Amino acid sequence: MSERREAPVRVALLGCGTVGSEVTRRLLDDADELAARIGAPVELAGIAVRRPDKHPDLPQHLLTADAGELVESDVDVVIELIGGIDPVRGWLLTALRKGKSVVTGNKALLAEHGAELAAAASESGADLYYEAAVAGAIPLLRPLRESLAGDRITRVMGIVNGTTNFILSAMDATGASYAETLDEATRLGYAEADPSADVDGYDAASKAAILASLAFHTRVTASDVHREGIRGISASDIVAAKRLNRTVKLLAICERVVAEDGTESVSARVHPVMIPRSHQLAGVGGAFNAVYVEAEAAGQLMFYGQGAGGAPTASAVLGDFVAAARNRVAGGRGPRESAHAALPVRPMGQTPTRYHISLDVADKPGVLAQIAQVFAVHGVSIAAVRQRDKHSTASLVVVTHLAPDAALQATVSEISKLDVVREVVSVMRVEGEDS
Ligand SMILES: NC(=O)c1ccc[n+]([C@@H]2O[C@H](COP(=O)([O-])OP(=O)(O)OC[C@H]3O[C@@H](n4cnc5c(N)ncnc54)[C@H](O)[C@@H]3O)[C@@H](O)[C@H]2O)c1
Ligand SMILES: N[C@@H](CCO)C(=O)O
Ligand code: NA
Repeated sequence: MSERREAPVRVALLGCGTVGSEVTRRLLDDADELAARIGAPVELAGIAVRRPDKHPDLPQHLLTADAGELVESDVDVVIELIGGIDPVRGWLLTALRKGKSVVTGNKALLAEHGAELAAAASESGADLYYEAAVAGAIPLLRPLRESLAGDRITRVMGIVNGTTNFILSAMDATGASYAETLDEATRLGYAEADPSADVDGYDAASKAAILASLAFHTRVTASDVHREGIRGISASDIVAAKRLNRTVKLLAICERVVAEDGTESVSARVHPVMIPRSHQLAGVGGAFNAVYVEAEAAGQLMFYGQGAGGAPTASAVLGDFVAAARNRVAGGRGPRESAHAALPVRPMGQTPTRYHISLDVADKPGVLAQIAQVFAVHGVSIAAVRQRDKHSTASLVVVTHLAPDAALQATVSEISKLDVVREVVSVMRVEGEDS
């Protein structure tokens, strides 16, 4: 009796940079082990690179400068590790429409065109997997899409950008300024020459859009996400946080918000936050990522690990590849994502937040009453006030209860114009209860 031989799963790789080169190495070196897990041989059919002559270390017969042609060739799975929206979007749509499964780490593309790509995958019966796009190696999207598919997720909150976490952790540890710390992060290779995607929060906002879409079964795009980066974080913000036994993190926060009349909406935002030093996310240092998920039945879950880097990110890509290849061998496709809830996205101004406000004020009678009056006028309830005397001024710290973000912004703006306020030292949103 002859042994049954499966047809090989043919894979095309687009891009061979930091992540792509690790994926190539694993596809070539671990082909037998991957084949055993998949149940069919794996054949790397081609690698699209910008300049084939710049890759003397790779098997030359596999290289091509024409990614479009490789996508159209006889392959089952396309792994895309080039990044950016165009021309990648067109190639991946072509692949999916022709029934080829796609594995990608491209958060920018998914956050803008996820719906279009998912629809193309659905129509042709192909898989679209992108575990590497959010929190690198950390298994997070598959748990949201599959393990928690029977639960109701209420909140996803986390550190999803390693570069900014490295900078904020270093500012907290050394007391140095943002500019000095960014220079150090660039010198050590953590921050890119143009750090905008990371420090201005674009990378985290794309990831927040992907997380909110999966968690709440609703299409959320990067432009729906309120975004503030870390350029404005000063050494005095860090000092103000330390005085409250807190630290500053750039968080992506995605919430299901239920209004008083029971209507539901989704809030997705990325901004710096003061969190208690006892919070699980406060202990996440350096370039690590961590995401905290709350679901009605499961309760609190925490996902932690390496959010970037060639080998860790390749782990997520290879995991997706094995899943897509197994589906090919079994003759089906994996679970698809759903956007059935179609919840509206709540504007930031209407999102309930809490603020920490640190002021230097004149030290004379009636000042506190004058400031408290501004909070009252805007319907913002104060949770705690702490005063410390300096020479002719007093340092005043106010922490609020939850209020619509727009009311808090208006309060801060009005307070900063009061004659008795000498300086607004630090204003930041807070999350988490003090223990
Ligand atoms: N590096 C990480 O840690 C990390 C983590 C998570 C996700 N990602 C995502 O993975 C993707 C790849 O990231 P990377 O860090 O490997 O980037 P990279 O810049 O190191 O590699 C991209 C490669 O694509 C090549 N390329 C550009 N245009 C091309 C074209 N037309 N045809 C063929 N090749 C082309 C570039 O020359 C480069 O070698 C991005 O979407 C990124 O957001 C990266
Ligand atoms: N620039 C990203 C890489 C991973 O997406 C970061 O700093 O986390
Ligand atoms: Na991941």
